[in-house]
Amino acid sequence: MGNKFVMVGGGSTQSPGILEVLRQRAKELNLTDLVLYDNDEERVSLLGQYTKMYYGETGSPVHVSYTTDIEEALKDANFLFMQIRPGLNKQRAIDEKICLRNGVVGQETCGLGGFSFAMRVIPAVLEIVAKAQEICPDAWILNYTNPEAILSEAIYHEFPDAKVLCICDMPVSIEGAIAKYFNKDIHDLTFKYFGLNHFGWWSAVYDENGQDLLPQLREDVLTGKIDTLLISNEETTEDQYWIDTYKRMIQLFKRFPEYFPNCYLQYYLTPDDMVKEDDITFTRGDYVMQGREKRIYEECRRVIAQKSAKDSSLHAGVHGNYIVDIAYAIIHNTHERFTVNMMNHGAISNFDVNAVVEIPAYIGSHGAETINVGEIPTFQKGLMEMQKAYEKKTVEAALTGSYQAAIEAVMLNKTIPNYNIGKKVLDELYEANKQYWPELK
Ligand SMILES: NC(=O)c1ccc[n+]([C@@H]2O[C@H](COP(=O)([O-])OP(=O)(O)OC[C@H]3O[C@@H](n4cnc5c(N)ncnc54)[C@H](O)[C@@H]3O)[C@@H](O)[C@H]2O)c1
Ligand SMILES: O=P(O)(O)OC[C@H]1O[C@H](O[C@H]2[C@H](O)[C@@H](O)[C@@H](O)O[C@@H]2CO)[C@H](O)[C@@H](O)[C@@H]1O
Ligand SMILES: [Mn+2]
Repeated sequence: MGNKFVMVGGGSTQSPGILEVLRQRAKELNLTDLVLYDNDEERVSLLGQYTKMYYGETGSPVHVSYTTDIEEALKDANFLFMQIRPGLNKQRAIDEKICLRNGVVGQETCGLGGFSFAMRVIPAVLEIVAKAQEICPDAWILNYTNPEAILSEAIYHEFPDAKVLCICDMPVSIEGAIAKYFNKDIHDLTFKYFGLNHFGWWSAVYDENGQDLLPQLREDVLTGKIDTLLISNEETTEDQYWIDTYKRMIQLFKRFPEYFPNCYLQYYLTPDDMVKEDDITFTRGDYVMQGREKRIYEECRRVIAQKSAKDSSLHAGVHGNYIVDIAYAIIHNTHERFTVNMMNHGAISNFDVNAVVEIPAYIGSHGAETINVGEIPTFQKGLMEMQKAYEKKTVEAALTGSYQAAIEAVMLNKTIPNYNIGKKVLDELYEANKQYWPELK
């Protein structure tokens, strides 16, 4: 009996990379059934028809189907790859503009853009996880859905016994760039990382001889030898947002050279610069709608119209490989090392034991076992404590509908300067998201 994988959010524009990796590695995953499930009929039908043709014409033995019926999708499932975006990029761009209009960070997962996204996503994802516990409780749910930091708090606290792993491809993308800089194979390096999702640091990078490479990277940055890292994630090498992001990441490291920063810290440590450099008339959400979203669905329509995918190809990148690597580790009990969002439970010895943190873990058939981090320094601890309080308050607001919890979350977000601005942005976001957020009172 082979494995049934379900892409939850199968109509998503990030699906193609994952679909290509699943096609290439089907045998080692014992993958026999692939279902694309989505609540958007048009999107899942476009990606579903494309995938059936593409897999069929490349000789894949995997049985592909697509549906908007979650019960049908989840029946006998072994793995769920979950990547949904309630409100789509359209709502993402609305959030971005509301925040920027008020002079604060508007970003997909950071600042109040992330807060608004969380308020949309938490009810939707908890509903899917609850369904999965009913229909396929033994299936592993590998979750890419953002904002991971807040969503993982909600999932792990509402479903403490569910087989769920919340993951992000940013750490491994940056680690690929660091490996490239030192001309090393990423698998020969050991990365000591800790933080929250999109809010973390590397404290060391050991090579195969146990030598820490971080001092050399620090010296090369502080002496001005380098002002960026070359992006190893092929999907983004031409993307000006990522080119600028990698440059700012090195600038952050120069300013705070103790530990190497996750790029998303740019939104929390330099929010004024990020707002100044953003373009309210053409935000990241607009860019994605004009770019990836348009490109993917146009290609699906083209292939469906010509009734053949023979001249179409998909790219197996970091995003697709990371989640499949984790599924492989579970299936084959490899105990390989990944960075995952997990309950701290003492791994960071001077941080809340009941907080979800993003740290390295060994993954095998039983799931993830976190690797000890030990004590973290005051600077990172202080930043993380305020951010974690924001995350927990956001979950409380989503689960209880408490306006008070929502405004307290807003005030705990480092990108918000004062109550007047925080309340104004919260109320404008609430007005714009009435059909998605839980009712607040
Ligand atoms: N963790 C990571 O590092 C990482 C990396 C990339 C993307 N993501 C996240 O993955 C998600 C998908 O990203 P994308 O750019 O492919 O999104 P997208 O907007 O292209 O597609 C999202 C899909 O989700 C579907 N959807 C929305 N609500 C749903 C629901 N309740 N049930 C089922 N399907 C639903 C939509 O119809 C759409 O097809 C987002 O949350 C994004 O932030 C995370
Ligand atoms: O702005 P987007 O929608 O293009 O990407 C937002 C995501 O960016 C990070 O992930 C990857 C992304 O999945 C991949 O396709 C490529 O763009 O590189 C990014 C960095 O590796 C981030 O980790 C996600 O959380 C964001 O949703
Ligand atoms: Mn991420």
